[in-house]
Amino acid sequence: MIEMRGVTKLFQGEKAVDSISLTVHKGTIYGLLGSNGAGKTTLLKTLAGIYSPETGTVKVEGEPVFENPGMKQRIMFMPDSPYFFPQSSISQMAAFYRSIYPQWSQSRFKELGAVFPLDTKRKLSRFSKGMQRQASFWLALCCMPDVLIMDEPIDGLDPVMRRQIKNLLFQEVAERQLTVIISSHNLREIEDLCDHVGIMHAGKMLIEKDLDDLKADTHKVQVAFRDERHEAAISAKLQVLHQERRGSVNLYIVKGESERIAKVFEVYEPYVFDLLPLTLEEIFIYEMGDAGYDAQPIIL
Ligand SMILES: Nc1ncnc2c1ncn2[C@@H]1O[C@H](COP(=O)(O)OP(=O)(O)OP(=O)(O)O)[C@@H](O)[C@H]1O
Repeated sequence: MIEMRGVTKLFQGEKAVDSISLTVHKGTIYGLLGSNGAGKTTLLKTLAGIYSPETGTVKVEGEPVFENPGMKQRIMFMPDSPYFFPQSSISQMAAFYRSIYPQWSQSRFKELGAVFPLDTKRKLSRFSKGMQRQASFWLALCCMPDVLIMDEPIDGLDPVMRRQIKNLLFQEVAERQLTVIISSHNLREIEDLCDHVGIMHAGKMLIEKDLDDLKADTHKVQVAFRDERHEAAISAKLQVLHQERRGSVNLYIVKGESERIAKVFEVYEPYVFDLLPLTLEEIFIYEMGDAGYDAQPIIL
């Protein structure tokens, strides 16, 4: 289990991460979402023990991660741009990781050679961006970490390789209880992959929830009232994240349980009433809007 408690990380006096607490259970996949500059990379680097926070603690299975070499050997951090030694090949990087990570598996390295069609002797600097990304997954998985922290890892991978990597991650989680923390702007990927999600904005965690609960907690309602005066009454009774009118139909994005929402609307006997689930992308956009970060209707 990973436990972050009250973590604040400053850069030149500015809070990149502001009083964040989170828990990631062993053998689960946690998705970290957020606006640009929200603090996701800073949070991940603090979780990985690369940064020391100004306040708060980060512990994995009860042990601190910062300046703890024994714990670092069980954690793998994949940065948003893969890093390899200059002039090195996959074989050379594998030899390096083998010397650092005691759990390195040579048999896994051979097996995964069938998944990643990459020349292990060729210089990594000559690989394409997607091929470099594949190489870093290959190396990371062979280190057999207990915790895998990945900063926007899906970028640059083709759809077949994305599927392949998702399957490998699911397998590692199911078979050896790997714990994964992944940040991404690709909400479709997060929706497929994660058990739990956190949404960050301006250094704060806006929401942190089980993905199924999050989806069960926010709904889209399309409604047409017999009397337009009923529109205003809804906002007073429910937590409305967004409202817009499309002809005679009103669209509401509402937080709360579906049964409670339905009851509030039913009182007004609307002649159109549809209650629909939201995609993660819709939840993200409306939550961000609620936090004051909307897309502006500007056409230049
Ligand atoms: N090394 C650093 N020195 C100074 N400021 C930094 C440093 N790293 C990050 N910051 C600042 O901290 C804030 C959070 O940055 P961070 O990279 O964690 O955001 P992010 O959520 O990963 O963003 P993105 O989605 O754009 O990659 C930003 O304001 C950024 O300018």
